[in-house]
Formats: sequence, C-alpha cells, structure tokens
Amino acid sequence: MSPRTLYDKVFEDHIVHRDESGSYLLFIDRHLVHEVTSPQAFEGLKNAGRTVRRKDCTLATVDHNIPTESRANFTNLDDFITQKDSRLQVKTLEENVRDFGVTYFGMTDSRQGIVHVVGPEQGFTLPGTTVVCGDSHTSTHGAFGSLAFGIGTSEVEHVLATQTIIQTKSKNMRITIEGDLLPGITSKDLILHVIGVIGTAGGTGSVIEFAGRAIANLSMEARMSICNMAIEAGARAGMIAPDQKTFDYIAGRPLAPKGAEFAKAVAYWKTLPTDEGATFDEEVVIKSSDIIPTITWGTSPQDALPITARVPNPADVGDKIKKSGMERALHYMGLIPGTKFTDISIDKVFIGSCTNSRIEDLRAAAAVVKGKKKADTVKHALVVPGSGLIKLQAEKEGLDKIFIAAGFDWREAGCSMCLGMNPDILDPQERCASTSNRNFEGRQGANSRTHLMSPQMAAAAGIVGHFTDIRDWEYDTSDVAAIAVGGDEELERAAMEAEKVPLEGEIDINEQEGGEVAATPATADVSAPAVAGLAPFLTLTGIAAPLDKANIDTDAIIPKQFLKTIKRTGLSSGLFYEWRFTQKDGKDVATDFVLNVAPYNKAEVLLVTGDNFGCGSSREHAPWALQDFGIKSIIAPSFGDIFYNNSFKNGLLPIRIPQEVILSKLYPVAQAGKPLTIDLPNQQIRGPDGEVLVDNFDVEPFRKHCLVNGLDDISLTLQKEEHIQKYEATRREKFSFLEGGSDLIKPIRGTKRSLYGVKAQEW
Ligand SMILES: CC(C)[C@H](C(=O)O)[C@@H](O)C(=O)O
Ligand code: SF4
Repeated sequence: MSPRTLYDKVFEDHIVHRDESGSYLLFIDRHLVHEVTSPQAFEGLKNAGRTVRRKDCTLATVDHNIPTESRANFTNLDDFITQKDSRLQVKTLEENVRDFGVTYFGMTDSRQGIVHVVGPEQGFTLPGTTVVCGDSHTSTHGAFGSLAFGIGTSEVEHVLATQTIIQTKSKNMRITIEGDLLPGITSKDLILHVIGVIGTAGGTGSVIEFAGRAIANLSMEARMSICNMAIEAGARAGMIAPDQKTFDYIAGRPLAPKGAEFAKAVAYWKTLPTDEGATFDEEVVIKSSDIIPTITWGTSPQDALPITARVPNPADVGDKIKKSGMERALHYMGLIPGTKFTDISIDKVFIGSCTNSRIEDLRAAAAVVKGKKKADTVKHALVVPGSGLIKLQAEKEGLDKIFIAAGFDWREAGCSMCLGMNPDILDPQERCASTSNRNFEGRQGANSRTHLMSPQMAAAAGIVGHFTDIRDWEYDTSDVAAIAVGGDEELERAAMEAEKVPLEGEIDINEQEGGEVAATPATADVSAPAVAGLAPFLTLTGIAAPLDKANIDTDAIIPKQFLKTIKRTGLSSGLFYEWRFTQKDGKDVATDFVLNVAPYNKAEVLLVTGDNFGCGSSREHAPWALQDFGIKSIIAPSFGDIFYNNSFKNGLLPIRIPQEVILSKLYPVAQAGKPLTIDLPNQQIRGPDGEVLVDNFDVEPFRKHCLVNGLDDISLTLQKEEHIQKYEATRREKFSFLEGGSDLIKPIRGTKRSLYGVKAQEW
C-alpha cells in the first residue's frame, strides 16, 4: 500500500460505500448536537417517522442561546431565559432529546458547556474517529487526530437518521510550523498568523494537517485552539497526529475506553500518523520565528498582523477588490491607516468561546490580571468558561477570585459574546478585545468591532485599556510559562483528576455502566424508496444581481438574531440584514443595497465577483434565507465548503466560475439588468439572446443527479442499509473501543440536586 496521510487513513477506515460517481458514504462515530442547528433536523425526523439510529454516538448540550448570568437562582427555563425565541430553541432541544432519548447536558448539569469543549472533556472525542456537529467549529476535535467537520441542518438530520454522511474526498494539505515558538507566543498567535499568511480561502477544499515541532510541543488545549480555527482558513477540517500527549489527555475521561479496550484503542491510534513519504496536494511551511503576538484589525480573520504593526493602508494595495474590501473594513472598524495597534483603545473584553475558554486559557489570562485592576475606560470585561466543569476547576484554583478582584465579570458556561445569541453583546461601535475566532461585521452585536487575539493579550488590554504587546507585560511568568506553549502537565493532570471527582449531592456523573453494550438495532426503513424531496432543478432563467465583494460570510448573509427560529422558512427579511437595512426611529429602512433596487429585487441569481462566498458558520439558514428571497443559484469564483454543501441539500445551485470569466462574460449582463439562463442538465450558462457564455461549468455528478431529480439524500442513503449494517458489524469488532459512547452517561433526573443547588431537569 502506498504511504497515506492521517486524513487518508481516517477517511478510508470509515467508508461504508462508494458510489460509481466517486461520492462516499462515511460512517460517523460521534455526533454532537446543540439547540441552534438541530430543531429543523428533529422535525424532519418526526415528520418522516424516523428515529435516531445510534443514540450512543450522539450527545447534546445547550450553549449558543443561554444567558451566562449566575444560575444560583435557576428554577426553570421559563424564568431564566427571558429572550422568547432563545427560550423556544432551548426548550425545543429539551423536548427533542427527551422524545428521541438522546443524552443531554442541560443547564443544571455541570457538564453543560460549549459543544466543542464538552466533547473532548468527556472523552467523547477520540483519535481516528469521524466527528460531526451542526457547527463549523467542529474542526476543533481534529486536535485528537479525528476527522471532524461542521455540517448543516439537513446533514444533521441525515446523520441522526442514518449515522452516515455523504462526502467527497478533500485534498490533503500540510502546514508545517518549523522550529520552536518564541517565548510567550501562544497557539492563538500561531493560528492567526497562519490564516494571515494563507488567507481565509487558503484551505478551501482541503483537510489541513498541522505538523512540525512547534505543534508537537503544544498541549492538547493549545492544539484544539489551532484546529478550531482551521475553518477560518476555509478548510474542511484541521487535524493533528495523535501522540502520547493525546493518549494521556484521554485516559480516564468519563467516556474514554477503559482497561484492555483503551490499550486496543492506543494500538490503533498509533497507526494513524501520516506515513513517511505520503504526498500532500499542498504544503505550506511557516517559520516559528516569524510568529509574534498577533491581532486582527479588520472584519475577516485573515486581517491579522503582529501587534508591533500599524493599521494597514488601502492605498498600498493594487488589487481593486482587495483594496475596496480593506477600505470597507477600516471604515466599519473605525480605524485610521497608520495608527499603531498599541494606540487603539478598547471598550470591552471577552475571554471565552470554543477557541479559548479552557482551563489553560483561563489560567493564562488570570496570571496576566493577577493583582491588577481593569482600566476605568473599559466598560466590561467578561470571562466565560467553556463548560461548567472548567468553571468548577477554575474556582477550585481561585482563578475566579483573581478575575473578580481585577474587576472582570466571572460567568457561567456558554458561547456568550462570541456571537451574542444570548444577551451578551457589544453596543454599536464598541471595540472588543476578544479571544473568539470571528471578527465578522455585526458578529458580536450590530456595528460592533471585534479584534481577535490570545487570552493573555485580551486580558492585558482589559488592564491598560488598549492593545498591548504581551511580551512587555510584567507578571509572574511561572504562572503561565508552560501554558503558553507546552502545557503544564502536572496542573493538567490535577485538573483532570478534579473533573473525575463526583460532585457533592449529585449522582456520580462519571459512573460507568457495567457490562456489555448491546448492539444498536437497525431502525432504518430498508424498503423506503428514493423519494423526490425537492423540486427538480433543470433550467433557470432569471435576473442576476451583481455583488462585488470577497469573503461574504454567512454571518453577513443571515445575522445571528435570525438563527433563533425553529423553522426553515420566513427568513427572507433577514437576508443580508445589516446591508439591506438601516434603523430609523426603531424601524428598518431599506438601503440602496443591490437586492433592494429594481430589477434586482426580483433577482433569481446572485453573481458574486469575489472569492469565498458563504465562508464561516455552518448555518443552513443562509441558503434558506437566499431561497426565501427568491435566489435559486449563486455564481462565484469560490465558496465556503459548508455553505456549498448546504446549498445543494436545499436545491439551491452554487456554481464555481473563474473570476476572469465572471468579470468578462457574466458581469456585464448582470449590470445591464438582463437575465442569465442556467442550464444544469447541459452545465451551461447562456446570455439573454441564448448565446453560450459558459460552456461547461463544473458540478459533481452525484450532486447534479440529486438536483436534477429532486432526490432526498436520506431516502437514498437508507437504501444502503445493508452496507451500513455491514460496516457496523466490522466496527463492533475492529473498533470495539468506540461502542458505548454517550450511552455510558447516566442522566441526572427528577429530584436529584445538581451542583447549582437546584433540581436537575427532567428530560
Ligand atoms: C450557530 C452555528 C451554526 C454557528 C457555526 O456554525 O459556527 C456558530 O457556532 C458560529 O460560531 O457562528
Ligand atoms: S464559535 Fe462561538 S458561537 Fe460558534 S460554537 Fe464556538 S463559541 Fe459557540
């Protein structure tokens, strides 16, 4: 066998079936579920009379919508979550996990937290597994050498029903970080630097393996921060080869294999690293010595520069689209070219998110603020642990006291101000030093200004009131030295031990069910015919609206406030909301944005000149909103992977056309307000007089087949039931250490008292 990469190996070990067209059906080992992207999926299951095929492979928690205020007085969701639509989403998840019997960490459970923190913490995430979640930052789990990626809601339903996913093979890309990180440089600086170098579309169509000594030296938590942001580099997934550090991190976690099964697992995990001589489609080499503390200045994570730099000047940029993008970003961010980063003052600090809310991050930030006080000019500094268990651990170490003494606000676990689906948001024009992963327009609140950085840098900015070079910071480095790059094994272990201790007055949350785990019976309906679920897509003739912009993210396509729905429809008014509307006297007033102006207000095609349309979040609300508006096809030079996939699942056709062809052939037609004809069966785009403008656009045969015939993926997959059962039988033998999964968790029920001194919820 020829040498293979880590990605090749994990991919190949999960193939259930390969279609003649080259599309694969992969088995999914671990499926994490949260309240935002699951309601429509469970609804779909209910409507079709289907069940969750592998409950042991499924684990749910709430994170995005929940308030982070103290839960000390929590009695029920109705009183605690005051935002009606947020409450509905959380309650809907609770109903669904109850109805379908899915293991769930609710708000009174100390194991609740951000879904990407919870999976690894519980040992649910394991090397060599396939991990999915209706969330783009599922890439986080790749730090364990798993193939982990975000999916849309249609795929969530597909996985719930079939425990498989339809995939094509991505390209292999390796990013090697040569040499050792300089003192005080964190994994956040590293990944921001990488994205600054390769760009937010740099990893499109690829799975990135991060390699090199600097990566090997990182702790598991730091590795998670790196893979977390692989999605910000446009990649399908990020992966790091599992090693002894990985095995040690997993050992003893509640859902990790035990005893002989653990030994069997480790033996397999050791076979996973990329073979000597394996080839990568793309290789990038970065020198550690080039990486210094890094922050972002614009509205895309690729707008990253060293803290020692100044705000860049659009006048220095030749490319027209890049230049106007930069002007727009600087205007939005309220920044003047040439300003020193260290002269930029901030209004708020956010320490949290699935990138940087783990115990190491909190220790590092606490060491920076220890004995100091938040600047008076900083209105609010929020510290939000990634999970209830991390919060407990931090409190055990006294970190909460350090933060509180410094004037920082110590909160309960959740996504919080990372995207502000809960009440934690920035006011318009407020500037935030944030440890999160996205600085998109409106991300932390309408017209908010986000700068991404490490926990140390955000904490220091909170103290001095402006960005600052952490290397000049005077503090007791013994508190953080190891945290910055290597991780403090002893503290790490202590933290892990602490997590294993049952909470007082609560049932032993880590107690394992003895005995064998019964084989999960096949519940799928084998006889189901391939039903046509969508209207077939054949030929479309419609007005094309021109959009001259690169990196249009899904936060811009449909902002967070519209994600709180539990339906797929009614999203048209939220489409490009921040661009289509401005507020006057509390009312929405239409701007002159292209889709508000005739004839484009009736557009059926969106013609985008810039790269990377639909990058960022996995929200399927983006294609839903476009469709609701009347858009049926989008033409762009390139797309964000998850958006591209989500579009097909909804009968919305994304077409990749080189930028020169768009600009020379299609753009003039769109600008003239004339229609384009998209002929999917012939893969052609024609002009208003029937002239062929694009002779043969690319579309994968399987996707075309589904679209042209309006086929529903789930029914198609259920026809492969025999293959799925066969795979499961092999898996029970070969990967026996994966059996059991979330079924090993005992739910806290009824009158048991939880950590917060309140009754645990029935679910
Ligand atoms: C809500 C969810 C779909 C989204 C994602 O996919 O990333 C969110 O977590 C985000 O960070 O924007
Ligand atoms: S990126 Fe932010 S909103 Fe998305 S899962 Fe992570 S913490 Fe939650």
